[in-house]
Amino acid sequence: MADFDVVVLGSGPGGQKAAIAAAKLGKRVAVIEKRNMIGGVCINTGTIPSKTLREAVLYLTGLNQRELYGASYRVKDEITVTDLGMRTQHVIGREIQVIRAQLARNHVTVLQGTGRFLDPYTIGISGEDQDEKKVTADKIVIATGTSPARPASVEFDDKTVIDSDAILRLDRVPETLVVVGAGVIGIEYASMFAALGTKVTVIERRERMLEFCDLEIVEALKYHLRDLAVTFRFGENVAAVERRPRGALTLLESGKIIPADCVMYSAGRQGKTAELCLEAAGLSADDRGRIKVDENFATEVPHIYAVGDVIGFPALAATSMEQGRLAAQHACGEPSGDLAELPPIGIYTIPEISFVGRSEDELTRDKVPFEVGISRYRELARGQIIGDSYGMLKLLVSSEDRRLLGVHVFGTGATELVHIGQTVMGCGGTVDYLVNAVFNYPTLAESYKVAALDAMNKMRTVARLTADL
Ligand SMILES: Cc1cc2nc3c(=O)[nH]c(=O)nc-3n(C[C@H](O)[C@H](O)[C@H](O)COP(=O)(O)OP(=O)(O)OC[C@H]3O[C@@H](n4cnc5c(N)ncnc54)[C@H](O)[C@@H]3O)c2cc1C
Ligand SMILES: NC(=O)c1ccc[n+]([C@@H]2O[C@H](COP(=O)([O-])OP(=O)(O)OC[C@H]3O[C@@H](n4cnc5c(N)ncnc54)[C@H](O)[C@@H]3O)[C@@H](O)[C@H]2O)c1
Repeated sequence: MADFDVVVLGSGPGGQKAAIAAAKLGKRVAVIEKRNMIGGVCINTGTIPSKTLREAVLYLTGLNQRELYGASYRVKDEITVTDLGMRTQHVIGREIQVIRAQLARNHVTVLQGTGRFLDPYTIGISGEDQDEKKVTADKIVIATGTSPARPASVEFDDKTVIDSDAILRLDRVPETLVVVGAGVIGIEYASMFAALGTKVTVIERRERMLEFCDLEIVEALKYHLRDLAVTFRFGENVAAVERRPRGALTLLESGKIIPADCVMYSAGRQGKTAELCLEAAGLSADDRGRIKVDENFATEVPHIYAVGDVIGFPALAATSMEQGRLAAQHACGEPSGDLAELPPIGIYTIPEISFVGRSEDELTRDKVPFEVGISRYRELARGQIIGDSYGMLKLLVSSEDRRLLGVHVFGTGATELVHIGQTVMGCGGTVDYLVNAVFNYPTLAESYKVAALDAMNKMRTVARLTADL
């Protein structure tokens, strides 16, 4: 008999939920995780520290209150990394306790160390001061995540030239910062440091950023970030980064030279598969370290599953958890269902962005007729109360059957608000539901009703003119 029914490699969101789902089905489960990494990238270096840092920045800078109390309003004048780090460390500590307690009460064994395949059913576990231990399992779930991709030509020193892990360990808030790569990580950190008063330059080789987002909303974000002194260099490639005693020079292929206290690379991530000895299990990874899976998250070796960032897109904590749960259900012979069709996207920039469903560009490309309904926070009583004059919610409504096709939100509470739209869409709801619903007043949720009325009025105008002879 194997030592465990299910062994999970990695304790990030994917691994945790896989382990707990299997334990709930009465299986003997173990999670293998490195020392000091319980909770994975999500808790230790990714989602949770960055989102907590964002809250600390918003609170200490008083940025969200300036509309009401004036441009000079601040909670603290000289914000230090200690001020920022305190909140982050507190939340990380608490979250780790929560995860440990959840695993313990579900009788999941945590094995400390780095795992690698010795054969398709055996994992070797080695730690800093221990000989390699062996455990066997009937089913194995790989949830080893990713780490920041570091171009070989760039010398990282974790102080002047850094990645998104090291940005959490800076010893001071830089006055100037170059961010290489305008993906979600790059733009989130760019907006946080800009809010702190750092002069940020973002370098992106594509012609635009966040291509999967609604263009109008990305334009609004860019406007806001420029207002916070962010400079964008689109269509530019980094040729070299040179470290100097008092900072770094970023040399672009176009010949520009950008001086800064610090350069942060956020130009993609690499699957953590190099140390797994996948070949011993009959598996392989692609050049970005990603493992191929089927619709049940099973790899080419049927008793081995892979979930989370290590399988690539969409590489979100939210989806990783769900993949973990579904993989474990399938591995344990329990009906597992499919991953939900309407995953939301939340981007925690300042201001934040969130959406569900399709964008105007996608609908136009696919020749799907739609009407747009918009609500602006400045016309909502709650918007005035909180001092958010720029926020907006946009509904995309099918002109044919009046169903919601997409919801795009920009501004305070966007990542929460989007779930109202997601629920209406998931239940096949039409704009009429929102037109007729009564919302609490004064709320930001009321923006759904205002936007729905706007879309309905526009559709009515089309209908009226169409009826005219
Ligand atoms: C800066 C940043 C911000 C982010 N913000 C968000 C956000 O706001 N919302 C969101 O949904 N997502 C966000 N993400 C993405 C999110 O963090 C990931 O999608 C999520 O953490 C992936 O979960 P995972 O289960 O794949 O594993 P990870 O969280 O990547 O954890 C994998 C774990 O496996 C362990 N491991 C690796 N190899 C081995 C081995 N050989 N043996 C044992 N253990 C091993 C690692 O130590 C690690 O702890 C962010 C990511 C970053 C970097
Ligand atoms: N709020 C969230 O949900 C959230 C937050 C952060 C991260 N994440 C996840 O983390 C993953 C990784 O994010 P990321 O931002 O590191 O990667 P990414 O791959 O999304 O973005 C990298 C960007 O860097 C650019 N780039 C690459 N090399 C470059 C170069 N040499 N010069 C200039 N630009 C260059 C690319 O064109 C791309 O736009 C994402 O897939 C995302 O899902 C999610």
